[in-house]
Amino acid sequence: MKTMVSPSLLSANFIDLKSDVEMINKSEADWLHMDIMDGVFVPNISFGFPVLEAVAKVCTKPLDVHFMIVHPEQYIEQTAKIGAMMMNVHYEACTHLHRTIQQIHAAGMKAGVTLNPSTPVNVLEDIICDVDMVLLMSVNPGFGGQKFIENTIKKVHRLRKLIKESGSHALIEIDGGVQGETAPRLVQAGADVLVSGSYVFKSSDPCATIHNLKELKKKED
Ligand SMILES: O=C(CO)[C@@H](O)[C@H](O)COP(=O)(O)O
Ligand SMILES: [Fe+2]
Repeated sequence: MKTMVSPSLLSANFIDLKSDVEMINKSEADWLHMDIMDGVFVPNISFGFPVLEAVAKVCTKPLDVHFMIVHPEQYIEQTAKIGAMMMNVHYEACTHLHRTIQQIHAAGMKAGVTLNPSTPVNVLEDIICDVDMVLLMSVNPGFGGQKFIENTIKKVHRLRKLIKESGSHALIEIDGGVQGETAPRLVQAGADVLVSGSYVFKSSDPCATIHNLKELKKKED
């Protein structure tokens, strides 16, 4: 099966966002990844609902929204309203994760749970069958263009094992420092979806870069 690719809009050209969204529409990208930051959960602020709404109007790809904010449960209805396909919330930001996942589903979206690099995958043992995706951060969240944290490869193996043993159908998505050298190793380890920001948007031919990521073959388990 081909690898799925979700380019991260954080590295797009914000002066000419429309051209970059149109490039994504034309490309083989599966989804468009959008990072929402609040300056509290992470030490940076990105963009919010006005941008999300504007992009949703021109983007033909399903929106994979990554909330790096405290109290993401307050924004479930608003996210569903703009037509997002996937709402990813951080494990570390949700006191009542199970309820939040239920509310995301009730709003008609797929639910993803995100783990910071220092959060072990075994905390997901009792929620893994309720989520559609686990998003493993392979950098500390908040910024694009950071160096890949090598321990992520081991986490992908551990998460793949947990998913298999629990009978869960959750996808594994990786976010941060995904580029030509790290992507094949992540796919080999069991990643299903690759988020890639700077590697895609700063490349001379973003569509070709997306194509090459998609060609990475997953190991069948
Ligand atoms: O969530 C985040 C950062 O917190 C990401 O989605 C970044 O946008 C990935 O950027 P690259 O590491 O691929 O440049
Ligand atoms: Fe992200």
